[in-house]
Amino acid sequence: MPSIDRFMVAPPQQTEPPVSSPAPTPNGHTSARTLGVIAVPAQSPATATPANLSAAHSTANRTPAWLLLALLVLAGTGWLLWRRSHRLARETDRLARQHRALQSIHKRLRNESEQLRQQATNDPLTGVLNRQAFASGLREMLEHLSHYDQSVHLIVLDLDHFKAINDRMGHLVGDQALTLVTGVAHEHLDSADLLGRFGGDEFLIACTDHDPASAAALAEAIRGAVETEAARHEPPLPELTLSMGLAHAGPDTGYSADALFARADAALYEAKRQGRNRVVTASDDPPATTSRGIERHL
Ligand SMILES: Nc1nc2c(ncn2[C@@H]2O[C@H](COP(=O)(O)OP(=O)(O)OP(=O)(O)O)[C@@H](O)[C@H]2O)c(=O)[nH]1
Repeated sequence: MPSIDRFMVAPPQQTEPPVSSPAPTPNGHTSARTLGVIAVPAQSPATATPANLSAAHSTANRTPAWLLLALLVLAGTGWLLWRRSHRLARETDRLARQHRALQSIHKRLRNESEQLRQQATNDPLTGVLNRQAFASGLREMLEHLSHYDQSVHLIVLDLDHFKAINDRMGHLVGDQALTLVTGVAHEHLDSADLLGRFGGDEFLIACTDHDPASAAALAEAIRGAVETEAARHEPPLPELTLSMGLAHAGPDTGYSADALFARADAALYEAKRQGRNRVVTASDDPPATTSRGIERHL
């Protein structure tokens, strides 16, 4: 009697699931399959020994995906930083160019403003202060020194027979005579002193730090030096001489600019009357009338 075991169905063999088995290659191994991005030979059941599996595993571990990703991020960040620094360098260049351009505009404007200031305050021929600038400087000087009871001396000087020089030698030489006078006067003055042109052939000097004697000596020194320089001038200007009126302002006379000018102008008139080419010092009394019959103001 056959035993009942003969009729029992044998249990199926345990095999690899067909879907997960890769197709074998001609050499009997399975084809390479990828793990991440690294190709790892797939192990046939016959060759998938623990040693082979560990080798494949270590090959995959050599360059893991996260490292590649990190490298990619680093490279991208580096490129972005490079692009940004390149842009910054270009922007810095542009700003530097703009800065240089602004500096040169600033310099030009400063020069132009200095030129305008010069034109507004200085006589174009001789470069000394014009009448308005001189008057304002003199008023400031008087106001300042009045606080210390100090003296201010004013010299009004006029070229003698200047019309004759112009007529005989021409206006160009006449101009040279005017600049010769201001050049000589300038050499005798301190930086705090004022030199201005009243108009035509008349000039003004205001100086501090003088007593009446030293102020008169200063005026005399300028008069004598003009004579000397006029003789040396080419062409020589033997007729070029100066008449000068000198007056002072102090605590005893008061510090009025107009009163000071009136006294110095009266003294100049007296110098002309006495024969020219001389210095006359004014008395501290106000002149009785305007010396030349017309009102003259600073
Ligand atoms: N070359 C030149 N001449 C000028 C200038 N300004 C004024 N003058 C001349 O200066 C002369 C002044 O002459 P006047 O005021 O008559 O006096 P003066 O001939 O000097 O005679 P006194 O003052 O009496 O000694 C005039 O002939 C003006 O034409 C100038 O800038 N250049």
